[in-house]
Amino acid sequence: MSVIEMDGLRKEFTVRVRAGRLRREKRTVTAVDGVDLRVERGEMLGYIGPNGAGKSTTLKMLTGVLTPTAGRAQVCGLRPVADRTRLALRVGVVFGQRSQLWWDLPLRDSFDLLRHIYRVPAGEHAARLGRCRGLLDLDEFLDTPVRQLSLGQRMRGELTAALLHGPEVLFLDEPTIGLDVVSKQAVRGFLAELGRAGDTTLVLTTHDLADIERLCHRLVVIDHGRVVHDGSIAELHQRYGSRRMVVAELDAALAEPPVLPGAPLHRVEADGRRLVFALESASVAEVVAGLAGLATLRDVSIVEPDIEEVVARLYQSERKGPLLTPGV
Ligand SMILES: Nc1ncnc2c1ncn2[C@@H]1O[C@H](COP(=O)(O)OP(=O)(O)OP(=O)(O)O)[C@@H](O)[C@H]1O
Repeated sequence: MSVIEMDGLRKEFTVRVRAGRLRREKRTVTAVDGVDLRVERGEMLGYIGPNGAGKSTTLKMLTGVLTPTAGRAQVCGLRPVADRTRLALRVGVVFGQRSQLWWDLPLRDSFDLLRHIYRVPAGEHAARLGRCRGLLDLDEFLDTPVRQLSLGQRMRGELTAALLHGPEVLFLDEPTIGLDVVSKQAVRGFLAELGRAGDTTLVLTTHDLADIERLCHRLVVIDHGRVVHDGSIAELHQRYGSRRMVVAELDAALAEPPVLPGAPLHRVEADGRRLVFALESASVAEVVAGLAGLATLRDVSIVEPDIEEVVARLYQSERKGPLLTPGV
């Protein structure tokens, strides 16, 4: 049994839209359109898609907040809506836009209340809180009321709150939204550490693809409520023909653009003194050897394919017409 199972999961909303000056009519919005997925214990899954793709709706169905219109969801062997109370003891949830902390209480007291709500033995609570305090640098603001915390401090508090009962699955909806670079790094570092420990399954939605690159081995992309990619980031690059680039800095520009087998010239910059080659079948060593015979090389660097670019291409191609990954 997988930790998370979704079979034909579907959610429709009925909305009223204006149809003339006074008239309103009902319309059905399909937010999630038949998602089939399995997530295994300890996996770190990035669940991404453009605005309105259905990410939050999926997470809400998995946490029992929304009832599916059709299909089946199972988390830790439980039905999210029917077994919601039991499920709450087994999963943690961080929704970047919403808080599970008590606004007027110091963070420390919120944690204590959660300990009682989840009936966590004092020793376990102290151990988990101690770990979060160390990894997330909480001590400076543990006694500050939540309403006085900065967004980054509150988010570190939210993460701790979601983990104090030792959940098997952690759902994170935009956990780094609005955070400065230092707080983002703190949150990512913490989640990476959690992932390394291997006993918590992580499902993360984000628009910040650096989160995905840093944390997730598996990437599921949805659009219009349907899965359009399920695989590793490397597979995504492969599918979209992303290539590594070799950037060569030359002493002086060449009279003719160089032709290197297996590495087409992609761009010429700095008045011809910087050449960017796309690596196709050639190796870096072959490109360097080929160039060394033609020019004096000052420097060579390798640029990895950009995930932002490849995901933008994927979203664009979906807008032009769904393109499903074979086997998805
Ligand atoms: N309560 C609701 N009532 C009506 N429509 C809804 C409701 N919640 C979501 N939707 C619609 O369902 C679709 C999917 O929304 P959802 O919030 O799941 O997208 P998302 O992928 O999380 O988007 P974003 O990246 O913008 O947060 C959208 O068209 C949205 O307008």
